Amino acid sequence: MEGVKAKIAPSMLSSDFANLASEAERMLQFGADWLHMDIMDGHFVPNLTIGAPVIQSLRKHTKAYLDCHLMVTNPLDYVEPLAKAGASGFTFHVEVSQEYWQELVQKIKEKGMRPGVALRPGTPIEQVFPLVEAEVPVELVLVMTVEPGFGGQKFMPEMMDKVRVLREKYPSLDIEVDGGLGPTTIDVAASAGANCIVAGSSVFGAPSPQDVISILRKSVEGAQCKS
Ligand SMILES: O=C(CO)[C@H](O)[C@H](O)COP(=O)(O)O
Ligand SMILES: [Fe+2]
Repeated sequence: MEGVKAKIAPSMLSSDFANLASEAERMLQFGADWLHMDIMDGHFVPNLTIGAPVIQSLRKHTKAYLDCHLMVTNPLDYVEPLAKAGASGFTFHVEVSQEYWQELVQKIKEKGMRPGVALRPGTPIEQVFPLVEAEVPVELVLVMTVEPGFGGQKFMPEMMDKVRVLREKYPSLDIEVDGGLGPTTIDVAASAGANCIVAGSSVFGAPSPQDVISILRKSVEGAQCKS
């Protein structure tokens, strides 16, 4: 069965932030489909990274799809600034948006971005079903495979049950996995049904990042051929 297109998204959290534009260009040359941008507020997670001003600066240097992962307590406040900055995807966490996700998804779409929802390892998968089935739905579900906050952590294979459930229920949904993905962990994620693969330390830390990107893509495409 042909699945949804594989998208390999290097996490720029592992790049040299002082040379973000050239790091982004390097990843695109190496075959990246998306650039994954981790926005952390030091509150939802114990780390502080980048915000709209950095996305705006990077946008001046690239036309690439900027896949923004918002690890923030108040995602509504970020819609307008990120849209103006040139973000492409806007993925917020379900844990903070239970009361207002309909309004949030609507605003993200009105501003021309693609809405996605992410969940922490401890959050049950059932919590995202209403967002995928809504009249104005999210178009991507990001299954965290580490506790959000930092790159370079160990992949949690037990999260693959969530991916399997999602793929079974929603054959054409973009399902993204994030945290600890690389050549040694990709096969389990790909065969569970993930098609959007975020990888930070395994790509940036490799002697040949293009080989890692290619291994990730081949694994996703191979798993889709088998299913
Ligand atoms: O959202 C994230 C952390 O919260 C990052 O996207 C993720 O950790 C990627 O880094 P690595 O591939 O090194 O695990
Ligand atoms: Fe991320």
